[in-house]
Amino acid sequence: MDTEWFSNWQHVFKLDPDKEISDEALDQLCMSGTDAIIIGGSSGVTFENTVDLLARVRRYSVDCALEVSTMDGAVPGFDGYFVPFVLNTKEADWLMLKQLEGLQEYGHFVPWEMTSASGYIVLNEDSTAAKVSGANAKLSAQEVLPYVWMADRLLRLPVVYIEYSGMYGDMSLLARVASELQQAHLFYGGGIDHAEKAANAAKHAKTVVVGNIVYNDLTAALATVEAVKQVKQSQKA
Ligand SMILES: CC(C)=CCC/C(C)=C/CC/C(C)=C/CC/C(C)=C/CC/C(C)=C/CC/C(C)=C/CC/C(C)=C/COP(=O)(O)OP(=O)(O)O
Ligand SMILES: O=P(O)(O)OC[C@@H](O)CO
Ligand SMILES: [Mg+2]
Repeated sequence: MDTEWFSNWQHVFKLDPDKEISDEALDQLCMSGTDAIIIGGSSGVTFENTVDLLARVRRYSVDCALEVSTMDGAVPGFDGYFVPFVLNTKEADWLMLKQLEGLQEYGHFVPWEMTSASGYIVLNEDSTAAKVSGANAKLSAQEVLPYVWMADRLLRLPVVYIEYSGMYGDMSLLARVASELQQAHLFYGGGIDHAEKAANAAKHAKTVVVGNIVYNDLTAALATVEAVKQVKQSQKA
């Protein structure tokens, strides 16, 4: 049963503290009807740029969560926290050790009831996330499934995140992953730069994450909100 603090999120914008965004653009994103803003990035994330972006998003009532990806970027005051675990890496650092170091430092301050592990399966080998974490992103659908079973059924992680950061993913693979999940909440992110791509991802993922397009084409980014909402509405009917 999916009853986590983020369970009803259908669409989110992911904003990178290392990238500039104007007040006008931020206003449109926060007022767009999206369910949440996730603040996160895989490089250049610091305490200062994270606090700064949080303070700006806090002018609005939209939920704001932090995806913790650096020790420096662990900032209090968010509505919730995601801690990523890269499942398809052989590097123990990104699988578990960085997170352990984080807990050694901040464990006593973590608001556990609104902090969740996300099991990342990184599938774009050219993405910063893949390079940083040494992910083995060249996986066929058949090769992805054991990671999904491990995350969902053995480890019972609350989130499985199919991550194609920077590239639109294989929707048939996403559909297969969705059909295999028994309890985890499925996030999809990567390469959504058009409403139609968002709608197709929303057919399978519980939550669709829209990232980089926010910085390149704000109008296209904003159009993804309604596209996702329409698919979710039609799935209810
Ligand atoms: C003090 C307080 C209240 C703390 C609460 C916060 C909290 C829960 C702290 C716990 C401590 C802790 C566990 C810290 C974790 C520290 C850590 C370093 C974890 C490792 C995370 C990880 C596996 C990172 C690898 C890269 C990755 C998967 C990042 C996820 C985000 C992502 C994919 C962003 C997209 O990247 P982007 O930069 O946009 O990429 P492009 O350039 O391609 O666009
Ligand atoms: O930036 P994009 O490609 O939209 O990806 C979104 C998100 O999944 C990144 O972690
Ligand atoms: Mg990005």
